[in-house]
Amino acid sequence: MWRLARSAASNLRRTRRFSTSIPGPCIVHKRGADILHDPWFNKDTGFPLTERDRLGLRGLLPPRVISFEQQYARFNDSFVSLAKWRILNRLHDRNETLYYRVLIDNIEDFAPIIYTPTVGLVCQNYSGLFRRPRGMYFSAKDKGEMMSMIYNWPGYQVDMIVLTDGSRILGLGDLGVQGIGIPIGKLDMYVAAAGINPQRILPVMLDVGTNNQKLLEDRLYLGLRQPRLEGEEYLSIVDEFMEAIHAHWPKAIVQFEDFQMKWAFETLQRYRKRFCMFNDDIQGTAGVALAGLLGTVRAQGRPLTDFVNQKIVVVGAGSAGLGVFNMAAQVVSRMAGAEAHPQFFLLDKDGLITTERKVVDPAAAPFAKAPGEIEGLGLREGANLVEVVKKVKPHVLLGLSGVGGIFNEQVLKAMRESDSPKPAIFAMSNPTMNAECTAVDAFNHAGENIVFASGSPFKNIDLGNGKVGHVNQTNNMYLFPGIGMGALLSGAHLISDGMLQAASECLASYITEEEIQSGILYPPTRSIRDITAEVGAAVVQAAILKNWRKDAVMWDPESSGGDSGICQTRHVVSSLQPSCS
Ligand SMILES: NC(=O)c1ccc[n+]([C@@H]2O[C@H](COP(=O)([O-])OP(=O)(O)OC[C@H]3O[C@@H](n4cnc5c(N)ncnc54)[C@H](O)[C@@H]3O)[C@@H](O)[C@H]2O)c1
Ligand SMILES: O=C(O)C[C@H](O)C(=O)O
Ligand SMILES: [Mg+2]
Repeated sequence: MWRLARSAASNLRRTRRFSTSIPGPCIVHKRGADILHDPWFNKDTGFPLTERDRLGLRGLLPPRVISFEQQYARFNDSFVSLAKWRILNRLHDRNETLYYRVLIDNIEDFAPIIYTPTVGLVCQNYSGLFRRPRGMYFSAKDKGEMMSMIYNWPGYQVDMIVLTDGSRILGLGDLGVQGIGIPIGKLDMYVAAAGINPQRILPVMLDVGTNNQKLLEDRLYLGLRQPRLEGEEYLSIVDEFMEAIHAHWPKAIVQFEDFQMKWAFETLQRYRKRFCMFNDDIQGTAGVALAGLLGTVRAQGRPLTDFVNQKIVVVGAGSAGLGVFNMAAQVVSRMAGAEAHPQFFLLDKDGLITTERKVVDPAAAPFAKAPGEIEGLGLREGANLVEVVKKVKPHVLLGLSGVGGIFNEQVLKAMRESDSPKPAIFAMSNPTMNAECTAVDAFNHAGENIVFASGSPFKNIDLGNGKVGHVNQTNNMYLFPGIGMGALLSGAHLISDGMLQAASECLASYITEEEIQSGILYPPTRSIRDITAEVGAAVVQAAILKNWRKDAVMWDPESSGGDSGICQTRHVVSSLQPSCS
């Protein structure tokens, strides 16, 4: 007893020395490396630049200052979460029924383990963590063999496939074959959220090499040791895979996931009119973000039609950022006509994109600002983020850049001058370390009246006086399971814009007025089965109502038992989820 009390007192003393919020004299006689080696005083990368100068630490630490919250998140990610992932993965290997029961019952706690953010860490360490294979691997060396390889899969029927080539895994870059963790995590969400039969899912890795030099030199790396295939060579591999899969399982739905931008757009265009497929990073993300953007208009107490006047700055002109602007632009032109000029500002690594730029990606070109549109604001080609925020005073600042901390103190403070009384900050990049800002920083610097959403989960913030800064998770997990399930149940041959739009609108209207007023834009993760059933029903409805009459090719009445009507489709969706209620 006495020993316990003594150790508790010693811990308390340590915590006090560590905490900056407890007053009292604390004279540190040490300097430089001695401080870094002293756990009582060391703050690691958390030392601000002024303290680094004062304590002789300059040059002894990497240059970036990482906040205490970020250090905490990193510890959780790398140690606690990975240990939990190992335990869950062993259960998955041993007893799948128990695994999914545990996952469904604890989705709020376990989604961050099997999905973002921990899945990112798993992918980074995949070759070392590898024990048993899961899913299928098709490599550049398998050209000409894929049709026969499919017969090696033990499952009789496959409904849902998530496919990656590992070229842009979350915000972590090219992880080659190690990216297989993402299709596995996404399909776990299909089972948990949409009730898809786990024996009918197939995670797939298309290994066409990697341009990640570190992996190519890693003796444990399990993928092809060659640079990525490019051009026609690359496309011929994806073509062969898509044809083989659909020859064998014609009704399987393919979700493209975490492809680098050029191939994300190219493959979407190439296949969306031939196969029942979608790109989650372009289309799923766009729908989720749009739901949040519409929620923001409601949170500002304005009618939805005011969406056309929202000034939106998107940072990151990749597959996700462009997907968001494309879908948002469609909504603006539906509301205000094709002549409407959305007030959208797009930045990439070279700053504000304008028509003055020498090379603009064709997908970004429609959102490049003409000089006449920005001169009045005092902006020019390549203007940096702080300048843009200060001058535009946006209603919404949305990050899909993959760059952690890019919404720094200056940028967030500039959001205090937003033209909206309730500005929105969406830090959508994953995993946690790549989020454009933390929730704490957003509420601290941009003010308590913001609405905040992040791609990876953060905890709600205690603002004092009983007030809570609500943290939303804005992640495509709220849509892709419903899109896939709706496409599957409707028997649709293709996934149309109408179906995706219906999914997004369904998510937007799921949140009540009261919730919106307290800064809630998205449902909690624990409601994921309920929202997925709703989204699935909306997708089925759109597939039947919009495509059945307009385009007979889009709809196969035989596969779904005829024109059964909306009431029945809702029944079908809920009956697919026996343990939903
Ligand atoms: N929350 C979600 O549901 C969700 C969905 C999709 C993607 N994401 C995240 O979004 C991020 C980007 O994904 P993507 O597919 O668009 O990637 P991408 O590689 O296609 O695009 C990244 C874009 O960010 C830009 N960029 C890079 N550095 C920048 C900087 N310093 N300043 C401004 N822009 C910069 C690049 O120029 C590029 O336009 C990833 O971290 C991914 O995890 C989140
Ligand atoms: O995987 C996620 O958590 C969301 C998204 O698809 C991403 O690529 O970041
Ligand atoms: Mg993704």
